[in-house]
Amino acid sequence: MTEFHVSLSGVTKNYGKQRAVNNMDLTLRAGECVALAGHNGAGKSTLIKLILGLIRPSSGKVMLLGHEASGRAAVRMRGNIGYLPETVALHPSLTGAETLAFYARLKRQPVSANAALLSRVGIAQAAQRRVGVYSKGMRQRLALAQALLGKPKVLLFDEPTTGLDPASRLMFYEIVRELRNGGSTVLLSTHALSELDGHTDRIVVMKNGSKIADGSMSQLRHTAGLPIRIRLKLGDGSTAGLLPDVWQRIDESKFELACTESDKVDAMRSIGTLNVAIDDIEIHTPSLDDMYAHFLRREDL
Ligand SMILES: Nc1ncnc2c1ncn2[C@@H]1O[C@H](COP(=O)(O)OP(=O)(O)OP(=O)(O)O)[C@@H](O)[C@H]1O
Repeated sequence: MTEFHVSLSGVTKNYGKQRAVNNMDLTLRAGECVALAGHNGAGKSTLIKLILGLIRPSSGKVMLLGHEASGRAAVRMRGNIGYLPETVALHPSLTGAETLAFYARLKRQPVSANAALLSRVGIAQAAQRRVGVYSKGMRQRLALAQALLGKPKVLLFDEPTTGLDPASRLMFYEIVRELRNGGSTVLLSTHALSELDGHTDRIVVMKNGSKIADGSMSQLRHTAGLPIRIRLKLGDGSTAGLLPDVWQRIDESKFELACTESDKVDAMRSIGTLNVAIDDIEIHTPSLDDMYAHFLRREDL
């Protein structure tokens, strides 16, 4: 049986006349990492707050670990939830260690595990320094540590990599992989689509509160149907006249063939039969940003 840690059915959330989430269906399984993508104001943070039970849906149902998210029973589940908000307010006069101890007590977790957690997020050496002197990235790492307290089953990260340098982002996705392998569910909202590749199982794209795409990277690639472009650079002496018409000229020596994912292997094989000298071959597959732009454009139409 599939175990859903989170499920939303027909969920709508209105703030007065503003519809922030519109008739949303979504399920998140144990051990799954799902990215939530969308423009500013698409409804990502509202969706996360609905799952946390911080706000109630105007209609529809949000279930968290088997209980209605905004109901009384879910309150007892809170120890199983890790949340990293979009903006983190940490007290500047507390040290990193004191801050984490404060959150551990709030979450009724033993503080004995805190040193290992601070070291896991790479700020053990700064643990006795005041948070007021931390860099933005260090504060973000500390906030991540509080979200990881108590090995939560469900982790909700609102734009977790904002302010992190490339090495810190890698550390973050390494932690996400460990969490998934341990059976936790991770939902993370982001604008930085290009960094998601290979780190998430599914990507959900939101626009104006509605879900407009939901699938694995390869499913989205298939649905989007964006072409793969193969580029050849011909060697000296080879003339374009020897290339079939399907090859479009880019410049003097470069030519491009557009094909679908399923035609890719045949297209590559056909290159071996061409009667030209080839200096270089490049394959451009659509990036996540390309697909994201495609889904948003498609909705506009
Ligand atoms: N407390 C609130 N009261 C009124 N409107 C709100 C409230 N919170 C969010 N909204 C509105 O709901 C819509 C969705 O906002 P939300 O913060 O969920 O978007 P988001 O996708 O997280 O955006 P961003 O990427 O900028 O963080 C926006 O139009 C926003 O103005």
